[in-house]
Amino acid sequence: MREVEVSRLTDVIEKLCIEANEHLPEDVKCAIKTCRACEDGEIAKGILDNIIENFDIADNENVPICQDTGMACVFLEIGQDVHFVGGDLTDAINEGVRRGYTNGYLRKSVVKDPVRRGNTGDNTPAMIYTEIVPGDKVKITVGPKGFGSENMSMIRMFKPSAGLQGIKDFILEVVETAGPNPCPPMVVGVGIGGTFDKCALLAKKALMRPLDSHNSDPFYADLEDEMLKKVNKLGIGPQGFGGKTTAIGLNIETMPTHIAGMPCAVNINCHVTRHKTEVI
Ligand SMILES: O=C(O)C[C@H](O)C(=O)O
Repeated sequence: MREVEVSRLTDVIEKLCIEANEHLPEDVKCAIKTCRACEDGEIAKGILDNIIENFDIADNENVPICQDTGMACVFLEIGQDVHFVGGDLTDAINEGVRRGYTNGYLRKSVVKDPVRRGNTGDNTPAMIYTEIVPGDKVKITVGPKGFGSENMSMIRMFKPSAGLQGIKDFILEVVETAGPNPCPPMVVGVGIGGTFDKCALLAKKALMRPLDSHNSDPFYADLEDEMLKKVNKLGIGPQGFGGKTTAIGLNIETMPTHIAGMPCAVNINCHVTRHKTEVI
């Protein structure tokens, strides 16, 4: 059994909140630049140039890439041989978020109550997702999630008879309905299978996967390519002004499901698809 002080998580999460908000992952920057090279419309090219200039400024001046610094989604892969000591794990995670958003001068975007509102003032509570894995390490990923794009996400509980075509039509329906609202070019995270709740989590995890990777199952890898091409044929384009770049990536994650169902969730992210990971 390896003892891990929860204060170590606080320190790492503080740092990851700031870094994730200021520095876009290389695969995302690369995907945006590749799309810029393929655009021929003046407006689309101009917007992608502005987006590239914006993330370069954020990198060089250590300022947030976007005004929406997101709700802090914290994913922990916890080795089963880890024993957390020195305090409450949830409190330690929230303290990391509190310090990150305060010391990093990041906008506080969380309300106390979904209906009656009221800002919590420190961007807590974090959305915490834990998974127990073999080993004695803790893998921490912070993915600040903006809500302009979160609001355009959807889930549908398909009957199996809807088939693959039902899934394909749904992905296009979600992106088309989103239109300019999630600040395209977007990243599309698709979850298929599991239960109602697990399916939504798969879609969120799909957003964390590098854009230059593919699903390990060739069937779903081909579906990722096919659906990305189809999404980009919709013509919504950068910021909704038209063009070839509606999405810079589309990742699909799946898991087994019940014989009577075929849940599908589509989680939309803007081009600021941020996440940062550290293993302790
Ligand atoms: O800034 C916000 O909270 C809104 C948002 O993410 C947006 O899409 O503009």
